[in-house]
Amino acid sequence: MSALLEATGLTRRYGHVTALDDVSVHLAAGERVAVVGESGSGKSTLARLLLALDTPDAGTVALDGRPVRPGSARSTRWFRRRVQTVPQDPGRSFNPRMRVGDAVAEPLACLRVHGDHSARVAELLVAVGLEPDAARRWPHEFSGGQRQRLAIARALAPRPDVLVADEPVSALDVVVRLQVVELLAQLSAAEGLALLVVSHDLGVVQHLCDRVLVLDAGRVVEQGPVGEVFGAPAHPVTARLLDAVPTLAAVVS
Ligand SMILES: Nc1ncnc2c1ncn2[C@@H]1O[C@H](COP(=O)(O)OP(=O)(O)OP(=O)(O)O)[C@@H](O)[C@H]1O
Repeated sequence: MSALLEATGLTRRYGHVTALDDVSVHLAAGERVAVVGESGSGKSTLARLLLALDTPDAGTVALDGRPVRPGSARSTRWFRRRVQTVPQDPGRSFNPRMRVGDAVAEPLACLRVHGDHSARVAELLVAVGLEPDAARRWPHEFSGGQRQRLAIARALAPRPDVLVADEPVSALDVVVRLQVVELLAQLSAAEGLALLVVSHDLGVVQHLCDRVLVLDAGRVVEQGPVGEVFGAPAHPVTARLLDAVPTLAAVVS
């Protein structure tokens, strides 16, 4: 499969700490990849670099072979139209003084996407399981799970090819978490959207992703299809992560 989003040899240091050390990742159209690892292994650093929100000390991130560097809104517009993100905390990701419809339409205006923005917002609200008239309401009128649906609608507004999300469901309770994971899976399948998801919840990974990449101390120590890696972990870190989730079967069943 040819790569849509491809990172090659990413290294990121913070002072004497090497957060990421020569990491390469590729994501094909429609593919769903998880990044897992213990706390401090470099997952969020990798997500930020893949979103061109941070500059690597070495390595490149490219979309369809075109390299991207963090920079002005104008210089990265082409990239942001196609690579979007969903925030970790839906509670904080909306301006309380902006109606939901305007918030969902915000990327369309910022990224100068042409067309009828109100119609697109109504379509998106329905796609994420909300009523079209939600557009007139305020963020505080929605539950955490509904706000995460709104955040997904906002991310999908410019019709991206890739969603990179760092712990997109960790702020939600278990039942709502599974509903939002289901929504992401369904949208990814329907729109051919590629997903790269950082998650400490291996149940979420198993439910949502095709392939998993295990990070340890900034390096990829294991990767492969989720079933194979979780079924027969080859690296002690993977085994430790799995051991820490005794209720995995219960979470995903
Ligand atoms: N802005 C920063 N300044 C200094 N050190 C940082 C910074 N961001 C990350 N680090 C360090 O880089 C390493 C990787 O951090 P990162 O947040 O990517 O890990 P993570 O796997 O996402 O962790 P967690 O699961 O706890 O969120 C850690 O040692 C962290 O302390």
